[in-house]
Amino acid sequence: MPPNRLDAVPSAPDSPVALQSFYISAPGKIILFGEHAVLYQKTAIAGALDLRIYISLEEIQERKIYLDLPELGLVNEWSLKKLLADVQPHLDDMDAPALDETIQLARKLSGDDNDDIAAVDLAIHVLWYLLIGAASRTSNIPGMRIKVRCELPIRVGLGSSGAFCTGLTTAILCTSGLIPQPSVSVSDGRSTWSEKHLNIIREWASVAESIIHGRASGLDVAMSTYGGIAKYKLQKHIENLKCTQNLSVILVNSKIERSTFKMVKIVQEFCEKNTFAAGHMLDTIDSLSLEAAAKLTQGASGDAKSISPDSINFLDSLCQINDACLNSFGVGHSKLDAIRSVLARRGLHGKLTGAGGGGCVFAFLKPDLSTEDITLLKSELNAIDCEVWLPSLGGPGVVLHDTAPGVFLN
Ligand SMILES: Nc1ncnc2c1ncn2[C@@H]1O[C@H](COP(=O)(O)OP(=O)(O)OP(=O)(O)O)[C@@H](O)[C@H]1O
Ligand SMILES: C[C@@](O)(CCO)CC(=O)[O-]
Repeated sequence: MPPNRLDAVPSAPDSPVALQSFYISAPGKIILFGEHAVLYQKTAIAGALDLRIYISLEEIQERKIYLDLPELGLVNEWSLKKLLADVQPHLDDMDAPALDETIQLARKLSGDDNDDIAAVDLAIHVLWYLLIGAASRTSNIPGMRIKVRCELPIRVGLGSSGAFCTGLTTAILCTSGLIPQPSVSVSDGRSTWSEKHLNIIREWASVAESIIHGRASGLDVAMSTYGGIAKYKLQKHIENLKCTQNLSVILVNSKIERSTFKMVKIVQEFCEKNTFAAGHMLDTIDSLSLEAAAKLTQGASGDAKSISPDSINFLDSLCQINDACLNSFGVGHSKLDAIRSVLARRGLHGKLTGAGGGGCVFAFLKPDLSTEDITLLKSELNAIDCEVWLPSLGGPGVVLHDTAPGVFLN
């Protein structure tokens, strides 16, 4: 056993090493301001969601890797010998493995040489990218059975790919002993890692996520790793915002699925065709994010206070401007327009969140809305076939659970 392995669970009496099982989860996110613009060096503001992806990893005696992704309808297995024969430990740093060098081998070893890459293949490539990265640093890769469960809807802008990559990266780094036991207690029998190890998780998971997105800003993975509500800019360290105001949002899923990869291309084409106007729009979005961050953190620190009607009106108008820019980029959808109309009848400005083209809309809830108003609003949105949440924002990032989370119990 290498140093730093997680607490082992008792193994079979004749087993040569103690095998461990563990559960990891990572949150999805809502981007409040700055999606797409963040890929062009502009500021974004996002919050971790209380909807998470859960990974169960059980080490096994058999020299095999089993992967069960029920949400994608995949059950698959590979021989571990194949990995260990092709990849020997030769690196002693913890830099994220370079994608160009790893991805071809990941496709070969996972048995997927097909040019037509489906969602499920991308998830498998992520696993193999991580396995090759770990095997390049240690031969201590056990046989394992991995199962992923998801509270987050997939492909609707809530960061399922970021949470998947963050959770899986953490599980593979833990099982190969490349990161130690988490040392920071969170709450409810959960713990997380020191900043040094979270930074390693984030770097590996960000590269892994670009396998899915093509080009990823790393925002989703940063939220899944560190949690909280944060201000983010490419190539700058993520800044956790100490919010002085309690934020309540309504989150509406149009149930129109789309690929972030395609939406990023649409915006890129818009920016290439309309260089001058796009430049100003991106700068505008940057200012909106900075103004929102200033509003969220203004005033005395301490326990967050109920947000004032003036602050909510201000954030609401920032949402309206950001949403108009996103629609001009070409990532709107008629179902999102229908959601906005329902929200507008209660005086709320809905803004799409995530890559757009479908997916989710959110709005800041005004303090004067009664419980009855919110119930009515929910039923009007349900009537146009939408899912509605009143999520809590800013919870923990990636954590280890000390007991099996509920999603694995049924
Ligand atoms: N539960 C899961 N099991 C396996 N793979 C998953 C799971 N959730 C997400 N993924 C991977 O992430 C991909 C979805 O990524 P995509 O970026 O299109 O959507 P999203 O992350 O939900 O939205 P956004 O990036 O806009 O927030 C899936 O195709 C799959 O490869
Ligand atoms: C559209 C985008 O800005 C957000 C996707 O959740 C892409 C990215 O940041 O990688």
